[in-house]
This record gives sequence, C-alpha cells and structure tokens, in this order.
Amino acid sequence: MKSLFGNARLPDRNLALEFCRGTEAAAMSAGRLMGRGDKNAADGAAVNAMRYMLNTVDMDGIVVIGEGEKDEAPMLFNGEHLGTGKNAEVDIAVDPIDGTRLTALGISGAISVVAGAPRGTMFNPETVFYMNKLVVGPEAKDVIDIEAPVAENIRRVAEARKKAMGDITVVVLDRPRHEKLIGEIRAAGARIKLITDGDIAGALLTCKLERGADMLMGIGGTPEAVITACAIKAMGGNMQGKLWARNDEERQKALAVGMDFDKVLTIDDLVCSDDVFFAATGITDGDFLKGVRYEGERIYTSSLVMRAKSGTVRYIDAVHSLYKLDKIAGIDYKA
Ligand SMILES: O=P(O)(O)OC[C@H]1O[C@](O)(COP(=O)(O)O)[C@@H](O)[C@@H]1O
Ligand SMILES: [Mn+2]
Ligand SMILES: [Mn+2]
Repeated sequence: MKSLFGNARLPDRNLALEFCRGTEAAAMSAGRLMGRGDKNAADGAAVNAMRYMLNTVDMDGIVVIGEGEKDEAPMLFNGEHLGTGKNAEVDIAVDPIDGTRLTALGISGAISVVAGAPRGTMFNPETVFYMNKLVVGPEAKDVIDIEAPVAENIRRVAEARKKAMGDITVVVLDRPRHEKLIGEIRAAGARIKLITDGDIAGALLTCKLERGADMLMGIGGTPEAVITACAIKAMGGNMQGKLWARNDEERQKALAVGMDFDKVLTIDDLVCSDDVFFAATGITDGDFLKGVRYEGERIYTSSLVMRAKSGTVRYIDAVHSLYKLDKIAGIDYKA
C-alpha cells in the first residue's frame, strides 16, 4: 500500500505540539485559582508556567504579541525571547489566559493560547489595544466585507451557509460599545450569542462543525485578533479587522507610529504566512474545550492543537501526574 506521505520528506516538526505543553501548564496553574476572585493571581500563575514551558522548546522565539499593557496584568513582554534559541526563528503570540475574569469568577469560556508563525510575519499592533473584528467559517470565507452594513454581511453569510438570516448566530462581546451593533443584528433578524469575555474562543465557534456560531462581530483586543487569525487560518475560515481607538489620545499616539485606522486588515495582514501553529487548553469549561479537572494526584486537560500548513486539527486530552510534574518542572501546581 502506498504510504500516506509518499516519498516526500516528512513535514517539519510540529511546534504546536510543543506549544501545547505551554498552554497545558498555564491552564493547570491558573485553573487551580478558579473562582478565587483574584484575576492577577490567576494571570501571574499562567504567565509563569507558560514562560517556563515555552523556554524549554527548541526554537528561537520572540514574543510579538504579549498581551499589551491594557490592564497592567502580569504578562509575557513584547520582544521577550522564548525557547532555547535552536532551530526555527518564530514570532510568538501568547495569551496565557484569555478570559481572566471568567477564571477569577469560575465562569465558562476561559482558555490558554499560544500561536506561532515564521519570524516577521505577525502584525504588530503597537499601542492599539482594540480592533473591530469580523470572523466567519470556511463556507463564508469569500463573502465578507467589514465595511459593508451589518445586515448585508449577515445576508451574505446566510446565503453562503444556505441558511435563513434568522438562523444565523452572531457571537458578540457583551459591552456597552456594542449597543448599536447588537441593535443592527437584531434588526436583521439574526440570533446573538453574547459572551462576557473570551473572543478567541468565541471566534473559534464559527469554524466548529457542530453547535457553533456563524459569525463573530465587534470590538475586542488586538492581541486576541492576531491569535484568532492564526487559529482561523488553520481551520480554513476568514477574518477581517479594523483598528479601533478608545479615545483621541490613543488614536493620535498610534497615528504617530504609522498605524492606520481606516485600513481593512485581512487575515493575511494579521499573519502573512500559512505556516502557522496554534495551541489552546481549556481553563474553565467551554463550548470547545473542557476546563481543567483536578482529581487528587491527577490533573485532566483538554487541548486543541492545529497547524495551518497541514490543516491538521488535533484534540488532545491529557492526564498529568501532579507530583511528578512538580518535581520535573519546578512548577507548583498545588500552590
Ligand atoms: O474587556 P475589554 O476591555 O472589552 O477587552 C476585550 C478583550 O478582553 C477579553 O474578553 C479577555 O481578555 P483577557 O482575559 O486576556 O484580559 C478578550 O477575549 C477580548 O478580546
Ligand atoms: Mn489574557
Ligand atoms: Mn485576552
């Protein structure tokens, strides 16, 4: 029988599998603090574990997307080097917890994420913390236009998805800034799934085969936008974005370093490579991934690992041995 890979050289090592160790470690450390009401403690635990694990990976990584200093939470810093310095030169985008508040309150939908791409291929949002986003799954990838009216985008996605407009579900972050957007979606007759946080996981729902949503619309973080672009590339969907400033001061500061608020950023502007890696682990239970479960000496995690070049999507359920991990990794998961 002919081999699946023929005689071709096997693909390069899948970095996303290595990244998954980082998201698992971050999720296990942060999940331990679920519901304690302390966002910074959870973020700090996730950041330390993530940094520790990613530094063991054979790569020459530079953090392009840390988290932005939007809320002065513990973070991996932009420009920080990660990995052993061997092998591939990669841009890294991390969000050790997307859904810090969800974790602190024990609400579903928090995940830990890392994305990687060849050096110099990830969009650097500089000081702009927010972006207006439009994300869709594979069937609707060629029909979206973030500059067209909301109803028109819904109509086009409905046509592409062979659905009635009333059956289209749009994921939207529940924020006062989205009052107009929500009104327009309702006026178009579509359904809305409001999320309190976590628009990376929200965006992934557009590419999920079952129980998903059809679109994500609205303003969320720019770090999350770049990470989302990596994930959506791997899942075959599409995304557009436009930078958004909270106030004139932020806008002027960004304009001074050459940022353009009128430009429609395509998925390729956000990450201009198809060799993109993505890993995510559930912290609290979510639509996509189960949260971390602590069972005495064992910790259970659920992760999603993807590589855009090969198109492989892996779901990895792992069982971790708490006491062994404490010893070898020096991370105190019992803390
Ligand atoms: O809460 P804001 O300021 O509206 O920002 C929205 C962003 O914050 C989040 O809801 C949560 O992000 P963090 O948990 O990483 O802080 C993102 O998913 C989203 O993109
Ligand atoms: Mn975060
Ligand atoms: Mn985030």
